[in-house]
Amino acid sequence: MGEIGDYVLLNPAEMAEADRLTAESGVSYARLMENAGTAVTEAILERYYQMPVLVLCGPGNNGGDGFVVARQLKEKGWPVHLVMHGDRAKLKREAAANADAWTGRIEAFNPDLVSDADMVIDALLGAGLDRDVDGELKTIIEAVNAARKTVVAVDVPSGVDGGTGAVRGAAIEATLTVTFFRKKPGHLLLPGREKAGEVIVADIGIREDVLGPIAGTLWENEPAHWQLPHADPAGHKYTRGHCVVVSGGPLQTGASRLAAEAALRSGAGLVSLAGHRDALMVHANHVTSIMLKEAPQWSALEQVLGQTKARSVVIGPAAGVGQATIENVSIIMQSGAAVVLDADALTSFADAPEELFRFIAFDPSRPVVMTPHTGEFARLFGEIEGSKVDVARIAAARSGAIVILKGSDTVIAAPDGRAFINSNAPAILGTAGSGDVLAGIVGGLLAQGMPGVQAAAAAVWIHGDAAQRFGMPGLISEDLPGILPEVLEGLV
Ligand SMILES: NC(=O)C1=CN([C@@H]2O[C@H](COP(=O)(O)OP(=O)(O)OC[C@H]3O[C@@H](n4cnc5c(N)ncnc54)[C@H](OP(=O)(O)O)[C@@H]3O)[C@@H](O)[C@H]2O)[C@@H](O)CC1
Ligand SMILES: Nc1ncnc2c1ncn2[C@@H]1O[C@H](COP(=O)(O)OP(=O)(O)O)[C@@H](O)[C@H]1O
Ligand SMILES: [K+]
Repeated sequence: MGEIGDYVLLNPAEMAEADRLTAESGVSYARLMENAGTAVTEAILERYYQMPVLVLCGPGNNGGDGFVVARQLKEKGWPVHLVMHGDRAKLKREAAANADAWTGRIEAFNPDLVSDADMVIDALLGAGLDRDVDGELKTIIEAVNAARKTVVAVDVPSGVDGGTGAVRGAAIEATLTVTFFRKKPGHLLLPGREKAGEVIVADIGIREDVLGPIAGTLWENEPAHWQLPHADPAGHKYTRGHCVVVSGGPLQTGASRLAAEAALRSGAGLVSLAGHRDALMVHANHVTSIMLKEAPQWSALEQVLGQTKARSVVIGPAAGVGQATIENVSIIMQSGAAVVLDADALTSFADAPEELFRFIAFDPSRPVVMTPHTGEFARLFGEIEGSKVDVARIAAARSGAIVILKGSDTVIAAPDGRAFINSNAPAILGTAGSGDVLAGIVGGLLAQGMPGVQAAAAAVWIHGDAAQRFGMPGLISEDLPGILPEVLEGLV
């Protein structure tokens, strides 16, 4: 397990600052560029035998890195063709110096050069991308993608915005991307993640201590960020905490049961399902260690929360959209328990999101975690401009809740601006009820007193790891709770 700083994600402005601070400390840009090119060359030599290669260089420092790679591969005896997009005479400083050091020809683009190569090095655009690609550049990118060669991208696949993961007009589809110092958000956010292929982070001599002044607040979600609660030998089920999950009606019990099972497997000392008697009769046919508490309406739920001393409550999975859920949420929010708001608990406030945000603000000392998928998110927050990270951060600040914005690139954002991008979830998680399991894991961790942001980030990672451990098609949500012990065992 690495240090937290290992997983910070730097946007282009922060990366430029890292370069600048390193240069101030005496490491020249020329040295950084040489190291960057060398890192790409080494990654290629470690993975591939010699083959005909086409290096595509752009008009900036990304192109400069490309000239370094071309020179080094040629020195190793590789057959290298090099195309430059842009005006050679306009190259600046280190990029110009490396173009001067290139002893081969600089050729004009022609699709045959792509067909004749077995590998393409994409050094067209990196952190300097500031507009959509079009014209000849777009033609080159499309020709490379159509040819389906091995493609090694320098820093980011050209056309992918390193800060947001957006594709600006067109983007290279890489087999391997070698980036420098730290990953960028665009390597993890869709669609950038899909374009990048395997991502390697290379040390190019940028000083670790630059991270202090940069003070990044976005990380890849990794176990280094959180500490799971451990079972205290002197503790008992009550000290481990009680999680109450609100049930749906008799024909909608499955979702809350999945959440309850996941909460118990995540280490909550006790878990209760609360709801109408009819619904509890259905649950009774399925559950054993999970308790059943009658709570036909908000006043009974209030009593259940008091009697159980609930430390966390999960509401939303198939809870029903409407007034009854709004009233239940209102009572839960006043109980002092940590809260997970999922699915119907979010949709119930589609017409009055400010009312929900007022409930959240009622007691800022207890964590509230929201787990919307993109549809639920839009119902509550409308259309927000920006990357998935921007959008989740804005929603967290607006609502006062920790927001888990789900998807294969789930973002966890806190009201204070801290955010994490999760990268371990396999596509098989897209199965009915898997979000209910996630909500239950968050509830189970909160019941044990884990701080809200940590519980949210940990739950998302644990959920992804459980699916990875299942590791084959055919995963159904019922499988997930049973895999949690193995996941948790791997984390202690
Ligand atoms: N800094 C360092 O110390 C180190 C940096 N390193 C490397 O430098 C890279 C960043 O270099 P960079 O800043 O020169 O930007 P880069 O991505 O090459 O773009 C160049 C120019 O392209 C243009 N342009 C933009 N968008 C466009 C579009 N859509 N279509 C067409 N043109 C477009 C725009 O110029 P314009 O046309 O606006 O004049 C822009 O300025 C970084 O990714 C890493 O690989 C490493 O060597 C390690 C040390
Ligand atoms: N393609 C995917 N790759 C990885 N994770 C996914 C993918 N699709 C969905 N998921 C995850 O599966 C869960 C689905 O949750 P949700 O949409 O609420 O489903 P449900 O309501 O059926 O429980 C979320 O945690 C989401 O991040
Ligand atoms: K590139």
